[in-house]
Amino acid sequence: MKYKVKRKQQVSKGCFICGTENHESLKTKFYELENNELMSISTPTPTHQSYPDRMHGGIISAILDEVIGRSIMILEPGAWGVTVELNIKYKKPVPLSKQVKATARITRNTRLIFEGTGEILLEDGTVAATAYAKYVKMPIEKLIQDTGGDMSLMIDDETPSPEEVEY
Ligand SMILES: CCCCCCCCCCCCCC(=O)SCCNC(=O)CCNC(=O)[C@H](O)C(C)(C)COP(=O)(O)OP(=O)(O)OC[C@H]1O[C@@H](n2cnc3c(N)ncnc32)[C@H](O)[C@@H]1OP(=O)(O)O
Repeated sequence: MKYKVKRKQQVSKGCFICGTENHESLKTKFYELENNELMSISTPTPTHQSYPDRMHGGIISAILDEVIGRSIMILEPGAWGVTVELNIKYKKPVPLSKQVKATARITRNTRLIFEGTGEILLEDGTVAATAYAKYVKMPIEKLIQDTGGDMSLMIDDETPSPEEVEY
């Protein structure tokens, strides 16, 4: 089905997944969709390899961790969390030569924790990996206190976004 993109999420400068100034980053972009799911689009490089032309399983899990963890912002803008559980099932190899899409949504949200599920999708829509994750909510002020509370670490994503996505 096709879904309209409602909002582009901010990205960070240093993060391994979304960091614009981290040379090893996947430069992942995050799009909030009309069905209240989050889609990420990542651009892998040979740095992210395990076997030849196969994305490393740890990188796949990092994408799923971040796309599920960011989904909370659709339901509760300004909410942040740290991962306390992450379970991944790897079903198909993920090639390195193409953009990688992932989708996620929140399945449980309480005052203290949230949980969600996500998938890595291949170009033809095949599900290459699935994930379940649990997070403990934490105020952003606490998460960035080691940086002196510098919120300029989060920046607007200035790249063009699709108007709609299909999966
Ligand atoms: C500007 C920044 C840019 C960033 C870029 C965007 C990135 C966005 C990315 C997002 C995605 C990427 C994200 C990442 O990669 S986050 C990085 C990976 N994860 C971590 O670093 C987390 C490490 N763990 C901890 O820090 C502690 O264990 C925490 C803080 C979680 C708990 O601390 P502590 O151990 O001292 O515990 P407490 O006694 O104070 O308990 C506190 C409360 O928490 C509840 N609890 C604890 N564990 C669990 C559990 N397993 N299931 C259910 N609940 C649990 C507990 O019941 C209690 O509630 P209550 O009993 O009081 O009611």
